[in-house]
Amino acid sequence: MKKVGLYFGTFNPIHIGHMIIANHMVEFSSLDEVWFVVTPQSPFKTKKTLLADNHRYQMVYEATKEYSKLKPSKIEFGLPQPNYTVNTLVHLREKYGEDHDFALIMGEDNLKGLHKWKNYEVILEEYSVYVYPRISEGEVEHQFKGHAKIQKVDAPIMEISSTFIRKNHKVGKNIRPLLPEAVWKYMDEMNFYR
Ligand SMILES: Nc1ncnc2c1ncn2[C@@H]1O[C@H](COP(=O)(O)OP(=O)(O)OP(=O)(O)O)[C@@H](O)[C@H]1O
Ligand SMILES: O=C(O)c1ccc[n+]([C@@H]2O[C@H](COP(=O)([O-])O)[C@@H](O)[C@H]2O)c1
Repeated sequence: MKKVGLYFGTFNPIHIGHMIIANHMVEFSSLDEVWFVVTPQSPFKTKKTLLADNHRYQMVYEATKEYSKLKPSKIEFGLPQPNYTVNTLVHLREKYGEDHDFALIMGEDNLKGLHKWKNYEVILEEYSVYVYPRISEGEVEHQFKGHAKIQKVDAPIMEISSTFIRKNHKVGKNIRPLLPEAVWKYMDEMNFYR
């Protein structure tokens, strides 16, 4: 049975913060692989500056192609939008359930909003959640503190966001070190976020 951590995100674009977290999870937890699940439409995000699904997927592919334990996934392409994680998990289990044991990876910021997710109780009944630290406002709800299915992982804190990258690239700042080199090249060639 392969243990796979699912790292859901819009990845608009994927950056070294995502890479460092995913690599840390795969090297320092019981996970065998991490899949970056590229979400077409996150339930709580507006579509304003969102690049086409395939371009965001291509950047995740570029970032992970030399990492054997990190994989891009387009499983949510073609599923109804907005993309509710609980629905995707059902789909993944139908497709790979025989030989894959899935878990979720999320930042502490997402854990603080987990009680607003569709059927979050169902998710927690059936899946382990690996949480890494991230500086953010608000509190983790009491019901999630010490929860048997929620495991904290001491990954490094990375204060980088896709929003910061898009915004500063647009005004001509050099954000190249914040992206995997292949992602930078693709983004530059394609003139994204100009
Ligand atoms: N620097 C970071 N450190 C830890 N977690 C991060 C970091 N950046 C993003 N994440 C987490 O990665 C997942 C996917 O991230 P997402 O694609 O939404 O990136 P983002 O950088 O937060 O994007 P945006 O700035 O566009 O909102 C989310 O769970 C988010 O909390
Ligand atoms: O299922 C839900 O209700 C739900 C609500 C908010 C977010 N999510 C998932 O969490 C991922 C990260 O969310 P975001 O908005 O921080 O990019 C996103 O890609 C979604 O798949 C899922």
